[in-house]
Amino acid sequence: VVVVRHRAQKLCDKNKRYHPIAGTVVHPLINFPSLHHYMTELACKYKTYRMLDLFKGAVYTADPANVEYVLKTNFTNYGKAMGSSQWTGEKWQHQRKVMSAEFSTKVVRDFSSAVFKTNAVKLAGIIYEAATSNQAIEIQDLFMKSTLDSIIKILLGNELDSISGKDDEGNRFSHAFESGQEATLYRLFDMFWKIKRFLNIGKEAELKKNIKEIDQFVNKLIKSKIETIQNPEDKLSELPYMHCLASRLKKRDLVSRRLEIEDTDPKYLRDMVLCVTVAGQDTTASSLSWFVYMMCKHLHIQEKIAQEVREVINLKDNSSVDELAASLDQEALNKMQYLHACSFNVKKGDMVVYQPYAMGRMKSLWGDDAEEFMPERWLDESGLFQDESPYKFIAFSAGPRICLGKEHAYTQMKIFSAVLLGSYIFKLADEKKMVAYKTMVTLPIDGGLYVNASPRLWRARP
Ligand code: HEM
Repeated sequence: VVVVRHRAQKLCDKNKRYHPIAGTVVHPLINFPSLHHYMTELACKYKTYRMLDLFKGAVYTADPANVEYVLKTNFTNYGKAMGSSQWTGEKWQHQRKVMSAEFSTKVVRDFSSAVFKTNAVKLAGIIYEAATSNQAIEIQDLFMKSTLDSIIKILLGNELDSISGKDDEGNRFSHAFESGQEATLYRLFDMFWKIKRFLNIGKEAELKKNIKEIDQFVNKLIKSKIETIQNPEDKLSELPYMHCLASRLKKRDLVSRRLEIEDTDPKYLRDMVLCVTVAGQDTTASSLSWFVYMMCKHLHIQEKIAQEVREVINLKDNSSVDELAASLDQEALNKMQYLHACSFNVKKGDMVVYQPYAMGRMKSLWGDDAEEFMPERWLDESGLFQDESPYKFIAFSAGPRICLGKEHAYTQMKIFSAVLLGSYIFKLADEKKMVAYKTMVTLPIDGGLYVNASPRLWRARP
């Protein structure tokens, strides 16, 4: 969602007039539970249209040419409509530069991959326990916890271990985070949100409480990080080997690396941690959950991926999950072209909204089979992954704001998919149960995803 800074009513095509009126801002509110279906219908009908609003003009577009115009060609004229100053102006530029440099260093990439593998194996262990006792697993919740554990480890080096469910603070943080995202999306369609914030009522009161919980949690972790960096001897004085190991490990998490480069304001670090956690946690967890759902709905594709994993890493029946995970280096992941193609093909004044959900489903963009799950559409004749224009496949955004964690997200999702599908066969616990999204920023599966797993490997227990 972006806001036009200077008067520039027409988008990319100067000769074309847009603005069919598709409804009022009340319509999305009425259709909130199935918001994205409703918006997809409108996008298929009009591509670019307005929603009448008493307070501001709002243009919605699902046209790749307009998306490119807004996100790249005339980028400077479109500021972000939602989010704090952290996401805009010089502060954003500086933070983006710092993070982009960090994300591309080998040490951070290697550290992240190691964290993803450890957490994928941990998750495989939980699945093993459920599989052997014939219990259904709510896998979305496990993905949410596992991705939260991973991102906190990568950012702060701390073991949150929310997946074990033993950490109350971690559970509260995770809950506050989820509710916070829901309330933030609601602001888009609630013209009275500022009044509600002022009166501290409804979703705004909830949001305030959640923000407090989130801040407290992150501030505490940063404070302890700063203390460890400032006084490493307190804990390690008599263990020279440990000291050396710790200072090597220290450098791998992003906050420690920042603190070692320069004395950084804790508030800046808090914002950086929150930015990346918001951006990278439930985005990946929701994608993985829908991916497993699609795998359960298309068992032959699940088999094909398991076969690809076996072939690429030369997996034997007597291999263990740990061996499977250990073989997943970048070269092996790059060879998994079919898995990559399956992964996630879902998918001053006026406000412009571009619509990734609708754009992932429009026949005018993807052909008559747009709604079908068909990984082959992403592969060329020799089975190699073919990328699409990021302005058409817009799930990771595009242009100067393109997702900074895109490669990390793919690495994480491919490691989890390869470990889990390589070790287990997944089936829906209840084939007849309807599955729907919950309207939030990242569209998780409403009520979670219950699956049954059965081991493929002899040594599926990590
Ligand atoms: C399937 C997973 C993911 C999806 C679909 C996704 C999508 C996106 C999108 C659409 C944006 C643009 C947001 C906007 O401008 O409003 C974005 C930004 C961002 N993403 Fe991701 N993301 C994913 C995973 C990740 C991960 C794992 C990380 C971090 C490790 C991450 C880090 C970021 C950051 C830092 C930004 C802000 C970039 C900026 O404002 O310059 N993302 N992502």
